[in-house]
Amino acid sequence: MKALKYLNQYLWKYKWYLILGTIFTIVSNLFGILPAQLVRYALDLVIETLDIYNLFGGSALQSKMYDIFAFSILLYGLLILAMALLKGIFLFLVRQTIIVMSRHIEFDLKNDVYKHYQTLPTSFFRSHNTGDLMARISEDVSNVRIYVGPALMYGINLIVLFFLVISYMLSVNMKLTFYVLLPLPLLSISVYVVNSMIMKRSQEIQKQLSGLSTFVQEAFSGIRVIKSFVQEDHSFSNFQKEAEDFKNKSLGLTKVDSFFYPIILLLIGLSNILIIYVGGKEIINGNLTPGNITEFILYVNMLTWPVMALGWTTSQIQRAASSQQRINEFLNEKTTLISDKNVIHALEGSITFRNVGFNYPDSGIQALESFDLNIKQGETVAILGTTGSGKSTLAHLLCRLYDPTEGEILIDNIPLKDYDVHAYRRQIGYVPQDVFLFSDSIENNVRFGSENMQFSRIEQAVKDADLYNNIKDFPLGYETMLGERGITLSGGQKQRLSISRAIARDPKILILDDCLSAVDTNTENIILNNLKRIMDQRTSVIISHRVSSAKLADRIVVLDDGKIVEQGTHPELMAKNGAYKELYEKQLVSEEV
Ligand SMILES: Nc1ncnc2c1ncn2[C@@H]1O[C@H](COP(=O)(O)OP(=O)(O)OP(=O)(O)O)[C@@H](O)[C@H]1O
Repeated sequence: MKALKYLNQYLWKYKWYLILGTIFTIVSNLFGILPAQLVRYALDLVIETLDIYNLFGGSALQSKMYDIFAFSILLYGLLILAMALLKGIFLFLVRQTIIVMSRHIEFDLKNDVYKHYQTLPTSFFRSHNTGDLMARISEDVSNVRIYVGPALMYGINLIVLFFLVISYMLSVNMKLTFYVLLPLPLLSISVYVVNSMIMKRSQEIQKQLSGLSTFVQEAFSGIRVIKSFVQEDHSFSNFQKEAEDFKNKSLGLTKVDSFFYPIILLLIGLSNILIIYVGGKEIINGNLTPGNITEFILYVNMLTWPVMALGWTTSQIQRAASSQQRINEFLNEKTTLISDKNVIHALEGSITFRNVGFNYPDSGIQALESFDLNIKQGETVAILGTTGSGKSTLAHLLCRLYDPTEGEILIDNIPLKDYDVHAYRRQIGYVPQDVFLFSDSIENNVRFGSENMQFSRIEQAVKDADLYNNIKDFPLGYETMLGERGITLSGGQKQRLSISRAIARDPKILILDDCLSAVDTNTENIILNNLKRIMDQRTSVIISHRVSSAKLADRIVVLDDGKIVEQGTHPELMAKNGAYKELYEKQLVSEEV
C-alpha cells in the first residue's frame, strides 16, 4: 500500500477534478436517496387515503378525492423521475471528473516512466527483458489508472452512500438499522478473505503475462531463425505451454471470483429477510409504517452494488499497489552515468584512454585491461582484433554507454565523466555493430529526430555512404518505408543507411563498429574514401575484424583479449611480422579464394 503514496503528487496536481468529483458524488447520491423517501410518502399516502376513500364509497366526493389522489401520485412519480434524471446528470459529471483525472494521471505516469527508462544505462536494459519493461509501462500503469479512476470513484461513492443511507436509516428506526447492518461485519470478513486470494492469483497472472509477452516478442523478432531452422512446431508448443499456464491461473482466479458474488448476494438477501421480519414486527407494534419497510428495502438494495464494488475496489487497490511497487522499482533505479561538472565543450576530437580496464557489470567479464591509447585530433584509427577481443567495448566506452571500471578516458584532455552526457553524445557519430532502423521512411531514419536538418545534408550523407543509387531505384525514394528493423533493405544497405545517419549530423568523432562487414570491398573502398574526405580534421575510429577496413587509416591498433598487441601503420605492422601480418595474409588468401 505504501507504494501508492507515489501517486499523491498526481492526485495533488489534479486536485480540482477530485474535489469536484467528490461533490458531484455527494449530490448524485442525494438524488438517489430522496426517491426512496418519496416512495415511502407515496406508499403511506396510498394506504392512509385508501381507507378514507373507501369510507366515501358511492358519493360524489369520492371521485373528487380520486382526482386529488391520482394527481398526488402522479406528482410523486414525476418527482421520482426528475430525481433519477438529476442523479444521471450528476453521475455523468462524476465520470467526467474522476475518470478524466485518471486518464490524465495515466498519461503523466506513462510519460514519466518512459522518460525515466531513457535515462537508465544500457546495463539496465540488458538485465531486464523487454516484456517486463513493456508490462510495467502498459499493464501496470493501467492497473494504477483503475485505482485512481474507477476504484477511487466507487470508493468515494461507497463512503458517501454509506454515510447518507445509514444516517437516514438511523433517523427512521434504530432497531431496524441495527438488524439490517448485522451481516456487514461478516461481509467485510468474507470480502477480505476472498480478496486476499484474488490478489495472490492476480499477481501470479501478471507475472505469467509478462513472461508470455517476452516469449512472443522474442519469437517474432527471431521469426527468420525459427523458420529457417523449421522450429515453428517447437516454438508453438513452448507458446502453448506458457499460454496453458496463463489459462490455468486465470481459471483459478475466475473460480475465486465466482465464490465472491454469491456470498455477497447471500448476505444482502439475509439483510432483506431481516428487514421484512423485524420491520413487520415493528409495524405490528405501531412503530413503523409499510412505507418505511419499502424505504429500507430500497436502501439496502441501494447498498448492494457499492458493497459488491467494495470487493472489486479493494482488490483493485491491492493490485494497483503491487503494480505501483513494480513501477517504483524501476523508477528508483538511478543511472550511474552522471556528470558532476556537466561540461559543454565543442569537441576538437583528441581521445586518450589512460590505463582503462572494464568489466561488464552483468556478466563480470573483463573486456578491457590496462588499455592505453592516444588518438590525435583528426586521426583515423582502425581497431582490429579477433572476436571478443573488446573492440565493441571500446565503442561503448567512447559513447559513454558505460564508464570504465579502472582508469579514465579523456576527450580533448577533459575526463569524459565531466562532460554533459547529452551535449557530448550529440557531437559523436556512432554506427553500432547491430544496425537498428526504425519503422519509418528512409529520410526519417537518416534525419532521426533532427527536425531542422536540411534535406541537402541528408542527400549528401546518403551519397557519402554510397546508398544514393539504391534509394533512387526505390519507387518511393526517400519516402520508402522500412518495416520493423528495416527488413525491406539488404544487410549492406541497412549498414550504409546507419552510416548515413551518423555522418549526417556532422560529428566531431565518428565511431564505426564493424559496420562495413556486410558490404563488398569495392563499396567499402568508396565509403572509406568518402569518410576520409568528410572526416578530414575530425577523428574517426573504425572498428573491424577485416583488415581491408583499415587500409586508409592513419594508424592500426590490433587488440587481443582486451589488450593492445600491436600498433602502427600498415607498412610498419607488415614489417613486424606479427599478428597483423598473419591476419592480413589469412584474409588476403580467403578473399582471393
Ligand atoms: N553487454 C555485455 N554484457 C556482458 N558481457 C559482454 C557484453 N558485451 C560484450 N561482452 C563480453 O565482453 C567481451 C568483449 O566483447 P566485445 O563485444 O567488446 O568484443 P568484440 O571484439 O567487439 O567482438 P566482435 O568482433 O565479435 O563483435 C566478450 O567476452 C563478450 O562476451
